[in-house]
Amino acid sequence: MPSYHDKVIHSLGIATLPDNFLGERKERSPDFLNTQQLSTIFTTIHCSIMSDLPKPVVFCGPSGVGKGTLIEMLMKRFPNDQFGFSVSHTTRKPREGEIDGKHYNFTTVETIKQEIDEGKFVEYAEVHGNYYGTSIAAVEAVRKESRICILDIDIQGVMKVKESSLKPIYLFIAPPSMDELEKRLRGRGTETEDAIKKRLGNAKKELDYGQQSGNFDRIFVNADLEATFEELVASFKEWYPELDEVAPDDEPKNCTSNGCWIS
Ligand SMILES: Nc1ncnc2c1ncn2[C@@H]1O[C@H](COP(=O)(O)OP(=O)(O)OP(=O)(O)O)[C@@H](O)[C@H]1O
Repeated sequence: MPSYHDKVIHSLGIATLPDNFLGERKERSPDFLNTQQLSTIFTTIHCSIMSDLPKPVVFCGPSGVGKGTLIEMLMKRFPNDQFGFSVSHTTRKPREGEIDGKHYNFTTVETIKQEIDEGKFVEYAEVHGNYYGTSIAAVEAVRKESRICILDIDIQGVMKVKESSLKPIYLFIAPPSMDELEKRLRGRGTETEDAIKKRLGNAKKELDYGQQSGNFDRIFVNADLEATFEELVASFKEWYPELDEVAPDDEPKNCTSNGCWIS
């Protein structure tokens, strides 16, 4: 799909015009569009293009429910960077090889605090004195590449997004039961006992919020992984008809006792 940049060029029809077109035009005709008129034209074009770009999609659900697994499968079914993740901001110093704007947007505590106060961040956290966060601009940058920006965020993040200018599709992934959620968290083997208890405690509040009507566009109960994934694929094809799909038979699969998924 054409990017924001391609669409601006196309809309203005300036791709084939000489660089000094506006300057020359103004010399010949002083009444030619003034700055304010040009600004109105640009704003109209910008708004129209932005509204055509793919909406971001929010994945929310308790830890261990399978969000990451489903997102990975989606990216395999719809390959070639049709989905993207925003570049996070951080106030920590860049490590060797890290590029500003690519691995992180490096910033200062003073700047990020001010931008958080101005409502420019969808979510943020302070970890060991450093801030990390996702800005609205970073999400819009992914949209401008005509990619579906995936936001895997918690309930607090969802509430912030709802106050922002982003108009995403909100998905909630629910477990079939609390016992099954606990089984998955333990089975993953990545958390300490304390962390598992904390996550299960949070899950109850998250499920209450997630299942309240109107908070999410669609709720998926991730019982059987393959079945949930196919439901998700059907929804994505409905929301984003332009998505290019790899035929399921062409996808290599991995199988374990948990079932099969696409590798
Ligand atoms: N439907 C399913 N049935 C059985 N196991 C599943 C299912 N979906 C995911 N899992 C397994 O559950 C575990 C947790 O999944 P995953 O890491 O994707 O969760 P998550 O929601 O992304 O968690 P977090 O928010 O903590 O990152 C993984 O081991 C995954 O393989």
